[in-house]
Amino acid sequence: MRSRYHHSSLLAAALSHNIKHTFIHYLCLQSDLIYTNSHNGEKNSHRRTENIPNLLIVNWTQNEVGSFPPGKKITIVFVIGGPGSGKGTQCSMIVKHFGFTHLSAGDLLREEAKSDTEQGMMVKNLMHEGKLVPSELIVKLLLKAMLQSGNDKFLVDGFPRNEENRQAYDKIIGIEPELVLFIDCSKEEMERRILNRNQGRDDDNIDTVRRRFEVFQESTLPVVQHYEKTGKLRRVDGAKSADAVFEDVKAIFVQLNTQANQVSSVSRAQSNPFKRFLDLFCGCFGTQEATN
Ligand SMILES: Nc1ncnc2c1ncn2[C@@H]1O[C@H](COP(=O)(O)OP(=O)(O)OP(=O)(O)O)[C@@H](O)[C@H]1O
Ligand SMILES: Nc1ccn([C@@H]2O[C@H](COP(=O)(O)O)[C@@H](O)[C@H]2O)c(=O)n1
Repeated sequence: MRSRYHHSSLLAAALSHNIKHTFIHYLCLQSDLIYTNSHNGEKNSHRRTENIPNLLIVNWTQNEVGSFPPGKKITIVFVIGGPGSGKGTQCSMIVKHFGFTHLSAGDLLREEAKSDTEQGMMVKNLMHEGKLVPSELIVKLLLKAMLQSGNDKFLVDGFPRNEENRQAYDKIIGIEPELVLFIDCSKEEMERRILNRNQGRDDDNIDTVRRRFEVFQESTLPVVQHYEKTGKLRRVDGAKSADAVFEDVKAIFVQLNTQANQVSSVSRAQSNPFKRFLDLFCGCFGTQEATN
């Protein structure tokens, strides 16, 4: 059993390491399992007791997961919505038409839950209870999957689920999403869909579904409001048929592609030295628009 002293010594060790490449996070625990993930890959976990504070230190080095090459343009779209709103269904359709890699936070965690480790067990228990898994773990799984895919366009399905997810993502990956697709659907319709899904998911039972709805209401809707304020949110009506929802989704992605093409043609033009010289030359004679 680790003590408070163990946590302080972990913190001290992390601080004496290269601070630039070390992430130290204090997380509120949502289960009674506490785990630490040390920079040398050692994983420890232990049950929470009165001796151990309600905090968790997760300590990773960037080397453990890797990072994107500097200057590489990465496109990220978050896809959020209540349980059963159709996120996975729409993501599969987006992938076929727009060449994104689909990363489902839930699927990555289901894989993690299969591993015969204490971390795997912790993830399995939290998912069974319909609770959220500590954010740093999910962000690390997402980053790993992104790097392994070799793609530069990602649909991140089921993320961010709460403010803590969002902040951990900002700290660790830090690439602003291009937009956030929100699939809006009534609770009654979502419940109907989940209970008819029949994919053998451990959390597709009425008790867990109710808990997942509560989490959505309490933790995910504030994230939706956040992105609404920043102008990134694109809301679609998820109650329609899957094909009809995709018509609305398609329009959003066509617009995203158009914007991306415009940006890349401007940056190509800006990196052309002859064009820059002409712009400067014309600018001197008050005909700045001449080369556009
Ligand atoms: N627009 C739709 N109309 C009717 N059924 C749908 C629609 N979209 C998805 N479904 C069905 O509803 C169920 C849930 O869909 P899906 O798995 O895509 O939801 P999700 O939002 O990814 O769920 P979760 O968050 O629980 O993983 C599936 O059985 C799917 O086939
Ligand atoms: N950001 C996330 C995403 C998911 N979870 C856990 O996984 C469960 C299933 O997620 P789906 O997206 O497949 O519905 C969810 O109920 C959570 O337990 C998470 O913790 N954080």
